[in-house]
Amino acid sequence: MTVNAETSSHTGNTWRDLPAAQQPEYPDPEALRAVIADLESYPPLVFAGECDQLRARMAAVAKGEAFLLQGGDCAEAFDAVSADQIRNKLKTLLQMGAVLTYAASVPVVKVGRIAGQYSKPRSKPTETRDGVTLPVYRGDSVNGFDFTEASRIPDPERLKRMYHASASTLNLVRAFTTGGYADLRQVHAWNQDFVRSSPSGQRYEQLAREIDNALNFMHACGADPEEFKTVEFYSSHEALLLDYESALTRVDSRTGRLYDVSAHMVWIGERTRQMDHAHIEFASRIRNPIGIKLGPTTTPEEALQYIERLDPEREPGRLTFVVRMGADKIRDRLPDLVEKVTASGAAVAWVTDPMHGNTFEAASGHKTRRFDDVLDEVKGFFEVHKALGTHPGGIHVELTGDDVTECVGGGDEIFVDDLHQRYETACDPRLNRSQSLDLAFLVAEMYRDQ
Ligand SMILES: O=C[C@H](O)[C@H](O)COP(=O)(O)O
Ligand SMILES: C=C(OP(=O)(O)O)C(=O)O
Repeated sequence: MTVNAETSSHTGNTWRDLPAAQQPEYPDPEALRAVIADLESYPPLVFAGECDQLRARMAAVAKGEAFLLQGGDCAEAFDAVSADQIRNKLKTLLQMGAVLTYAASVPVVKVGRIAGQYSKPRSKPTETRDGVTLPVYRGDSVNGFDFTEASRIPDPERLKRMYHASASTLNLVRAFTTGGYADLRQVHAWNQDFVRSSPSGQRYEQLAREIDNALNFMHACGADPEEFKTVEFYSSHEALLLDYESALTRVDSRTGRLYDVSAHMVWIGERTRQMDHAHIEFASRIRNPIGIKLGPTTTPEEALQYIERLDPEREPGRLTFVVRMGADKIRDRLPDLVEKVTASGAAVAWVTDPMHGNTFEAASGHKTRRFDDVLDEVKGFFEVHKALGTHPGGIHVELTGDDVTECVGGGDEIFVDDLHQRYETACDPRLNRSQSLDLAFLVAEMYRDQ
């Protein structure tokens, strides 16, 4: 569909002349225009300088000097903006970060799929249950999850709720990460609930003791670095709803350049990465670090075109390729992409998303993923990079801090028959906390072996 609104003339709006996939069809364009005008007047959620700092961190990833840990919900929900849920997610990422930093001895750049991940691209526009067909749920920023006609109508007021939910989440994340909770002396405190008794929780406890010893040793030597007391943490989400993203795109007073101040990093998804369409045009205008999801049909020529469009200055840290091929395809499809991109001289960061190519429907009707497939795709990703002498730059995963039963397998094994017990995702299945920790330990081993 071509979006055609005359709401604003700033140059972040050049996408409006192009076809944009996966945009909601709002019944009342006037209401949308009013919402966009309000959003344009709201304060930024992040600062341009912070986006630049993340770009510098991602440059280290692209150069093989750091590892990206990007994770969080498939779809955040407005009613999940609670201190407990946000803390649990953050705790999971902090624990994974500690495992990767300590066990793989690599600086870890931590980026949440958080504080803005409210919109979902979908495979089909409608959903049918018991003979009733309604528009599909597209995330809380668009319509309601309830299966009723009224709830599924796209409502632009939800864009404002998305902004406020993102602001509250980010506020708490900033408090947690800088206000003492993320202090490395808290490594044990992050492990103090249901996860502690799981195999990965116990393994983590041992690692936390080693970190403690190292900290005590440093303290005894007189070193107490400030870096250990806070954590640098960044926000990210899929830049799907262009009305929202461009309403939050602002000119940076320092440089005159455009930044999407809805998050530090945004990515373009597999379903909206058409080269001449609106999403790529939008991404080409902003200065944030950008991710592009690359599915199994991506050709090396396309990858090179993305570089040309989005990173013409070949700036390390600007562009991240998030590959999501599926465990059965990664070893076959990725080498050609990495080889040709490397040969072009571009310094992109390569990251694996081992979730989106490995989804299947269980007999019970639950969408799920096997932990072993997730792990196998990560292994394939590492194997390809090892063979080519390139850097496996990071992982991008859908996870939650809660004890859900959405993906099967893992050390504290979840079986297909368990899926119904705590299946809480609004869209795709997420790793629970102990599966996430399992993955972090296994990735740290792969990284060390590299
Ligand atoms: O998270 C990714 C996509 O939004 C999701 O996989 C699409 O799911 P669907 O195939 O059920 O629409
Ligand atoms: C939709 C997503 O992934 P992809 O675009 O890779 O399917 C996602 O990460 O939420």
